[in-house]
Amino acid sequence: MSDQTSTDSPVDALLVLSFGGPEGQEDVIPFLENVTRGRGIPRERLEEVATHYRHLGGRSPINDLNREIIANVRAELAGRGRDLPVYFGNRNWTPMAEDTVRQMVADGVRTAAVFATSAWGGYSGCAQYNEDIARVRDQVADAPAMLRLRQFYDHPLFVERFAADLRTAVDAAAPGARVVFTAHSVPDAADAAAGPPDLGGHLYSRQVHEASRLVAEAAGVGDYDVVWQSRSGPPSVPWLEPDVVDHVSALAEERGITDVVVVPIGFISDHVEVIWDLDTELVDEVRELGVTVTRCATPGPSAEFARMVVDLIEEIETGTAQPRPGAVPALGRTRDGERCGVGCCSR
Ligand SMILES: CC1=C(CCC(=O)O)c2cc3nc(cc4[nH]c(cc5[nH]c(cc1n2)c(C)c5CCC(=O)O)c(CCC(=O)O)c4C)C(CCC(=O)O)=C3C
Ligand SMILES: [Fe+2]
Repeated sequence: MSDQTSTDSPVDALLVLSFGGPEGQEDVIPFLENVTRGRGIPRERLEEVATHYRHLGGRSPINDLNREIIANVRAELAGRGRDLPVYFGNRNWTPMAEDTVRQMVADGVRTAAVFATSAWGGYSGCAQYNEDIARVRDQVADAPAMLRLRQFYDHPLFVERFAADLRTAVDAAAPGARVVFTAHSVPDAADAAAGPPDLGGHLYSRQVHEASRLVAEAAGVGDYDVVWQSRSGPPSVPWLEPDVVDHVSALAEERGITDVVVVPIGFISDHVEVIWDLDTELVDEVRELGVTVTRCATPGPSAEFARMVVDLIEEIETGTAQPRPGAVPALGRTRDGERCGVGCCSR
């Protein structure tokens, strides 16, 4: 057996790059200003979203959930006999990626693998993380080379974990409950521009549909819907529809459906969009229509998820791609914040 040390590998650290979230009431507005800077989000929407964070004590669960993922990844690395340091940096809140990468330079990191915590292609899930990498490398002197791990919407471990949790949710719900997959909505125009032009766009929504198909199939669910949630932006701009609240309401009103299993396929962990927009808003809105919602768990905190992250690092190290079940491409394996291809996700 070989005694693998970090010197065998082209990468000498892992950076977990994420969205970030506030950790106290005083952080809420500065955080939202960071998120929406230059994004054309109306002030009223910002204030509305601020109330969601305020209800949660001003603290988003996202940073703690990412720390949990990182602890699991460290354990998985240790279990494989690997001594690879893992760092955590965000786009919108502390620890900010710039500060983390400064620390990586101080620690002598030369080449980092970067795991961005989104499974998807498209601007918000992929291209914006490339922009973060490019910006940070611009701002930090002697920044390490950064090799990004690819989109993982159809990774067998991601699908397997979601499918096991969907099975659990279906078993907990009333027999015959309708299964509804939900992901973050994006502007129609952003989805149309997602992916390299030769793929014909819509990479994000196509991956969401494909992930839903794979998870449903693995869970033995034959019939399901795919819908969208948490839209923002001015009402005049079209976003992916139907909205999850409208859809579940219509299931109740038009088809008399009273039991729904909701699968937050678009989110790796129980983010604010999950614990507020689904567990609070959706549940309250449809209760009046007599609908019971059973919410499927998210895979982020699982051992399978950590195994997936380390498998993706090994893909980069060995230069070999592991088999993927999805029929839609998984891109994003780029260097130093480059785009996936010419014209990819150009808005
Ligand atoms: C596709 C997608 C994902 C999934 C991929 C991924 O996971 O990255 C995602 C994740 C997340 N989005 C998050 C939070 C927010 N997103 C916002 C705004 C927006 N999201 C968008 C898309 C997405 N977002 C878009 C097109 C906008 C409009 C502004 C713009 O064009 O950029 C706003 C501003 C207020 C509002 O308008 O809602 C907030 C606060 C959090 C953290 C939650 C927590 O704290 O737990 C997470 C994980
Ligand atoms: Fe978002």
